[in-house]
Amino acid sequence: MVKNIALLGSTGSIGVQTLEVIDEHKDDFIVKIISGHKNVQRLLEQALKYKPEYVIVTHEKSYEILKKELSTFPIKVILGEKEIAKVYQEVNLDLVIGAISGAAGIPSVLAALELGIDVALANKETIVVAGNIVKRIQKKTGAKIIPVDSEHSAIFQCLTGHEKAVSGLLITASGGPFRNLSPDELHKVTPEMALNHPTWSMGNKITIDSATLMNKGLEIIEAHFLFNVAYENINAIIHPQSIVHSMVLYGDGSVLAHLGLPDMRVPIQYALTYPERKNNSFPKLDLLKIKELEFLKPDTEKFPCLNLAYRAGKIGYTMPAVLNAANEIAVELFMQKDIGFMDIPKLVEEVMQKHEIVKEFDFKDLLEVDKWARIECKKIKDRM
Ligand SMILES: NC(=O)C1=CN([C@@H]2O[C@H](COP(=O)(O)OP(=O)(O)OC[C@H]3O[C@@H](n4cnc5c(N)ncnc54)[C@H](OP(=O)(O)O)[C@@H]3O)[C@@H](O)[C@H]2O)C=CC1
Ligand SMILES: CC(=O)[C@@H](O)[C@H](O)COP(=O)(O)O
Ligand SMILES: [Mn+2]
Repeated sequence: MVKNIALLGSTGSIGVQTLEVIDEHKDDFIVKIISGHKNVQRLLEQALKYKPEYVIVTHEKSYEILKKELSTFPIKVILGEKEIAKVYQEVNLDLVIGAISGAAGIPSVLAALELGIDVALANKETIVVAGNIVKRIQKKTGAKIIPVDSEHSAIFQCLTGHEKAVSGLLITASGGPFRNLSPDELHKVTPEMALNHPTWSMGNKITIDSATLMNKGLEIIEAHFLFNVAYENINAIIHPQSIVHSMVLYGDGSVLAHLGLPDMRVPIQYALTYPERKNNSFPKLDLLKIKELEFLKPDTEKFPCLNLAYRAGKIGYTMPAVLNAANEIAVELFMQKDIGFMDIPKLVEEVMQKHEIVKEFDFKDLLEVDKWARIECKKIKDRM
């Protein structure tokens, strides 16, 4: 069956790799919608190559340029996501790929789920911030989420058919570029050093999160909601080679693992072709070349973000949204060299301490909480 797809965040790391997967399977997909924010040149090239019906742009300047450049083509360019539900319906979608970074990627995913459209989800923030709301919508519409995040794709593939016998999840983490640094050295690292990920090539925000281990923290919350496993039974394990992408532990003592090269095109392809598994020409794993697979305990004293995420997840309600928003701002501040690397967990923790959780909330309330946490994080930084 040919699938009509919308690729949100087509100009990013996941977006570009998704298009590489589509190039491998040209007859299986029609790109109906692409979207971007500031990377006009790349969005224009993609529009000319894939001829989607819609290009959605969320940045005003980019919109003006694209509208002009694409005026002679049968491609509609729209500014912002207000009309996204209408656009989804008009192009008769089979699958939305959520690959925008940060909380900005949540509304377009929720809109798809509300319409009963399945989502291949890279944007982990959707689950971290709005996990309960997502589940409520899925119950109502039956829309499925097929995880793209490599660890969750691994777990998804190791789970199928045996969900009831699961005793735990082991989420692998590369440990990032600073795994072996001392606490003193960690205080002095720069954004350039943090962006040098040892095994994966990804967008800036998630790469910094890998260095602080916040990425693993967000992934633990993501796994809790996606697979209905209690936090007590989800553990992170450092695996510097990034070959084992995660493991599922079963009550009978079996451990099922998913292995592969650190290449996001593999989980992206699985999410796109699911429930089928297809061949491709991408490089394949040769374990004789890898030789060693190590597994180590994470150091949560040096990398406090992991425990902050457990704390936010266990408190639940609006706290994961606070964790995420404060972290987005702290990472931005670190990237601008306004704060040091070890100030990231400090700021996140302080914002969490100030938050009074709300137990009854809808998505609008979550947006308010997100806004509050961002402002609070900046205020605390100004007082530092
Ligand atoms: N990269 C990876 O390997 C992995 C990523 N993920 C997750 O996937 C998501 C995307 O990550 P990644 O591809 O690395 O990120 P990138 O930074 O590479 O790309 C982000 C995409 O989102 C768009 N974007 C940024 N800000 C906005 C906004 N305010 N409104 C609308 N669109 C916006 C960007 O547009 P533009 O570039 O035009 O400005 C770009 O298309 C994240 O949630 C990440 O955690 C999960 C696992 C692995
Ligand atoms: C590729 C992927 O899924 C990332 O989330 C990856 O896991 C990041 O690397 P870390 O394991 O260092 O967080
Ligand atoms: Mn991941």
